[in-house]
Amino acid sequence: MSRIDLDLAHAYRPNPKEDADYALLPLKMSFEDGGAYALLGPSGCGKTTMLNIMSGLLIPSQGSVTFDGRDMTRATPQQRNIAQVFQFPVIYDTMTVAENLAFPLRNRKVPAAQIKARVGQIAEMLEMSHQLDLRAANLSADQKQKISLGRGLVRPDVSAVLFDEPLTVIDPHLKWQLRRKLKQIHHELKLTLIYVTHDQVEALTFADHVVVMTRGKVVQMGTPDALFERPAHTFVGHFIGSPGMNFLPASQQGDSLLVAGMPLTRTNGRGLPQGELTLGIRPEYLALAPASADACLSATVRQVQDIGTYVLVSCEAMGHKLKARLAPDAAAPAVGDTVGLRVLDRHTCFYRNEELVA
Ligand SMILES: Nc1ncnc2c1ncn2[C@@H]1O[C@H](COP(=O)(O)OP(=O)(O)OP(=O)(O)O)[C@@H](O)[C@H]1O
Repeated sequence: MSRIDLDLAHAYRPNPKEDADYALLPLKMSFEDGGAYALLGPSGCGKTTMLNIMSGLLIPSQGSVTFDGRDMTRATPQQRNIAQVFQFPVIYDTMTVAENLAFPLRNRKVPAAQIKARVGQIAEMLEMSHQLDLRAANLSADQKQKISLGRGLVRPDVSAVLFDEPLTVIDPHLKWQLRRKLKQIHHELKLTLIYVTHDQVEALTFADHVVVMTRGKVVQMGTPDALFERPAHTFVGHFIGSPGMNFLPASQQGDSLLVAGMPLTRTNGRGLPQGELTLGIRPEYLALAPASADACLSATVRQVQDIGTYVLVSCEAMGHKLKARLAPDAAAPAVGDTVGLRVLDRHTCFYRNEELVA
C-alpha cells in the first residue's frame, strides 16, 4: 500500500485558458496509506478523471502523481500495482467463482496454499463461500459484481483499490448491505480504498474521508462529520444532507448583524467580517420559536410533512424559503402559522464568495 500525492490539473482539450476548459482545476491533495476515501460529486465534476489519473489510465496534462514520494505520473497501471473495480462486472464467465477470485493472485505467481487461504477469506467476507464452485456464468448480475469486488480486494500487496460507482448494478437492498460490508472489509484488510460515487449516502457510509467535487474543483476533503457540521463551501452545505443546508443573505454592519434585511444581534461575538455574507444553517439545527421570541426571524409555515423519522417544516421568511427538521414527537406548527426561526446558533456557518469564513 502507498500514500498517494496529487499535485496536478487536467484538461482534455489543448491550451486550456479558462476554468471551464479544465476537467480538473489545479489541486494538491494526499490519500494516506490504508485510508477509506470517497470521491463525491454530481455527474461531470471530474471524479472519474481523478480516478483514472491515479490508476494510470490517464496522464494529467499538468503536474505529477507520486506514490510514497516516487514519481508515478507516467507509470502504467501494472507498474503502479493498482486494483480497479468498475460499474459493471469484469469476470470470466467460464471460470468458477473461486477461479475468478484466484486469478489476480495466480497472475502474480502467489503460492497455491496462500491463494486458497486468501480466496477463502475474501469469499467469507463477501458471503460467497457457498458459491465458490459455481460457474460465474450461472450467477445473477449482483453476484457477478460481488465477484468483481472480491477480485479487486483479493491482492494484499496492492498500492490501492479504486472503485468507480461499483454498486450501480446492485439491487437496492443488497446495495445497502454491501456498503456496510465494504466498510467492515476495509477495517479488516486495511487496504487503501478510493471509491467514486455521486450518491452521498454511499460516500458517507463507506468513507472515513470524503472528497467533495464540483465543476472540476475539490471544494472540501473531510470526515463525514466535518462535511455535515462545517461545510467549507456552500456547495457542500447544499449537496450533503437531506434536505441540504438553508442559506440566507446576511450583512455585518458595525456591531449589528442583519439577516435577510432584519437586524438580529448587536454584538459580533463570532468575529464576522464586515459586509455582505451568506448565512447557512442545516434544517436539523433550525429551531422554531414563538413568533415574538428575541433574535429570531419571523416566518410563515407553508408546509408540514411527516417523513416518518422526522417532520419537515417548510417556511418562508422575507421571501426566502427555509426548511426545519423536527423530531417526530416535537410539537409541529400548522400551515399558515407565524413562527420565529432561530437562525443564529453555534452551528450556523457564514460564507463569503461561497467559502466558509466563520
Ligand atoms: N475522454 C474525454 N474527452 C473529453 N472530455 C472528457 C473526457 N472524459 C471526460 N470528459 C469531460 O470532463 C469532465 C469531467 O468528466 P468525468 O467523467 O471525470 O466526471 P465524473 O464526475 O466522473 O462524471 P460521471 O459521474 O458522469 O462519470 C466532463 O465535463 C466530461 O464531459
